[in-house]
Amino acid sequence: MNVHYAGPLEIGGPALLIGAGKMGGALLDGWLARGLEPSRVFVIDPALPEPALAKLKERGVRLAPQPGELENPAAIVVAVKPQLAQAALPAAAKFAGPATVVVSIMAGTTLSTIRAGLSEDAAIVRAMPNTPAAVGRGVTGAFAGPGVDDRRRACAEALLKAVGDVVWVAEEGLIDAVTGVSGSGPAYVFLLVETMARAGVAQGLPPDVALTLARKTVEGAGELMRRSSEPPEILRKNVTSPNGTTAAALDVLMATDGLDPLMGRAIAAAVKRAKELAG
Ligand SMILES: NC(=O)C1=CN([C@@H]2O[C@H](COP(=O)(O)OP(=O)(O)OC[C@H]3O[C@@H](n4cnc5c(N)ncnc54)[C@H](O)[C@@H]3O)[C@@H](O)[C@H]2O)C=CC1
Ligand SMILES: O=C(O)[C@@H]1CCC=N1
Repeated sequence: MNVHYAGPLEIGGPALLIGAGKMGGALLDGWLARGLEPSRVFVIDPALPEPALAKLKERGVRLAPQPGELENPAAIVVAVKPQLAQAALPAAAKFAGPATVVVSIMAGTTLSTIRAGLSEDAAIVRAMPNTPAAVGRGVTGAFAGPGVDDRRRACAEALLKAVGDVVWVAEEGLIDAVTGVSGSGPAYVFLLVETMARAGVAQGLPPDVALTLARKTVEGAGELMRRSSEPPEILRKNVTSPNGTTAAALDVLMATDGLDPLMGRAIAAAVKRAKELAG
């Protein structure tokens, strides 16, 4: 983990995670790595394979809490597939208390859907993390619904910051745009590596060499961008000699039918799908 913290993560009460798959699991790993006390972390995930359950038990996390065992958690994080929201929300409703903030990372699933499965006055944060959370380098866009006071917002932010940066947006609808840009975004970058490697093979490179070159280029460019204070536009210009090879490639990528409209269409499709998932 490359994230630096002032001290152990403390949210003022227990946390309940509903759904410990790829994203929920990455969040949980981040919380434990940040020092959240495992015995104060509860997980509900009836479909988690036995080895994963055993690993959670080993780490001291508490599974499938019974009423009485978990009361008024500081946070309930719902991390199941949007299509399973209706199956998962009753557990959130059962355990939510007067101090709880419910954090939903379900793509598309609206506050009104979540509220209908919980209660009309539930304090809900909609959040959209991304998979670099698994290495503490995620970025999450978040929206605080009605009833999320400063304490609840700070609690949600602390949990989300355990795996990277957090950016708050002012309107619920913008979470779908966040989903299109950064929630799904890592997949676009991995696809970029795949397509660069394929293009390298087409130019005669052995596949393993092409993949190494493409992968290391994206890793290195990402790290350069992270460490530099320059905007990406300047970093791009730094590569581009007048009338050189990069300029020749960028003439294609920056043409009117190049990457801009393509990425625009791709992200619009993701946003449209997020809205469809809202039902
Ligand atoms: N994978 C990604 O890149 C991102 C995913 N998300 C959102 O996170 C959510 C989870 O996605 P993934 O982690 O990728 O899926 P996943 O399939 O890896 O994890 C979902 C987990 O929910 C569990 N589950 C199913 N029904 C349940 C129930 N009734 N109660 C409790 N747990 C239940 C499953 O056993 C599984 O472990 C989705 O809503 C997705 O939109 C958000 C940001 C990024
Ligand atoms: O593909 C999806 O629906 C989820 C949401 C963002 C990333 N994965």
